[in-house]
Amino acid sequence: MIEVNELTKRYRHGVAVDGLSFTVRPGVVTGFLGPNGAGKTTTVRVLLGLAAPSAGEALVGGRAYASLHHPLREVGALLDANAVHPGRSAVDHLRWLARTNGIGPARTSSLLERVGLAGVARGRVGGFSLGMRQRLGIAAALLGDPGVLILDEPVNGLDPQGVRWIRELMRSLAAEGRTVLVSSHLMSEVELTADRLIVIGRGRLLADTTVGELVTGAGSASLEEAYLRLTDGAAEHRAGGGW
Ligand SMILES: Nc1ncnc2c1ncn2[C@@H]1O[C@H](COP(=O)(O)OP(=O)(O)OP(=O)(O)O)[C@@H](O)[C@H]1O
Repeated sequence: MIEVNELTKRYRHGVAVDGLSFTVRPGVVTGFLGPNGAGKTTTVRVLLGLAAPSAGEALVGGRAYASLHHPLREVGALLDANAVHPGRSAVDHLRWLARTNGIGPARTSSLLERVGLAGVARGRVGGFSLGMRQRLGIAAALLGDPGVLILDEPVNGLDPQGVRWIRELMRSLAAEGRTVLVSSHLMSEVELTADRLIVIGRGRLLADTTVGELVTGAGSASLEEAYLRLTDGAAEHRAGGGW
């Protein structure tokens, strides 16, 4: 479970997250949506202990990240698929992560198999496509067999086969009873993958609902239309008029 309680994060030039509260429950895929600059990354960074809250809290399994004894076993995250040393092989990267987090090496092989990288396990990550790096990032997120997964734009750079693969993976991870929070700007993909949605704008909660309720409640034909209505006014850059 993820709990964000009255979270505020201020930067020098303004408020990125503004009194935000929501809960993400296990067993379903929850989409985390909002226009550019809404505060999604900031919220995730606080959840992962990469930024400190100005007020409020963001908890994983009831605890702040900094107080987790074995963070990788509690929460796995895919943030930036390029944040891997390019000279390392996929298997070395995972083994290094496992070693530094007290996880046995045996799990790396089964994970490389699960994400479809077994055949290139010894290849240097520098030669990987973005899609292959995304898969490696997902393997790293799963390394500690965590109950909570946070995936930021996981379908970025994936081809249609990869997109379908990640969709099914997320659903199976949720079906295993995990908490799965996934951010995306691709409404058509979110509509296919997520059960619930947290939508934020300008650092505040705009909706905490199911995909079905958001679409039908807004009388819209699609999630994209419902989302655009909901976030109208909260977007950072809006098209200027005059045409
Ligand atoms: N380290 C930082 N220092 C100063 N301001 C920041 C910092 N990180 C984020 N911000 C600001 O906080 C606001 C929220 O940014 P954030 O990256 O959390 O939004 P986002 O919803 O993830 O956007 P996107 O969809 O574009 O990734 C933005 O106005 C951004 O400029």
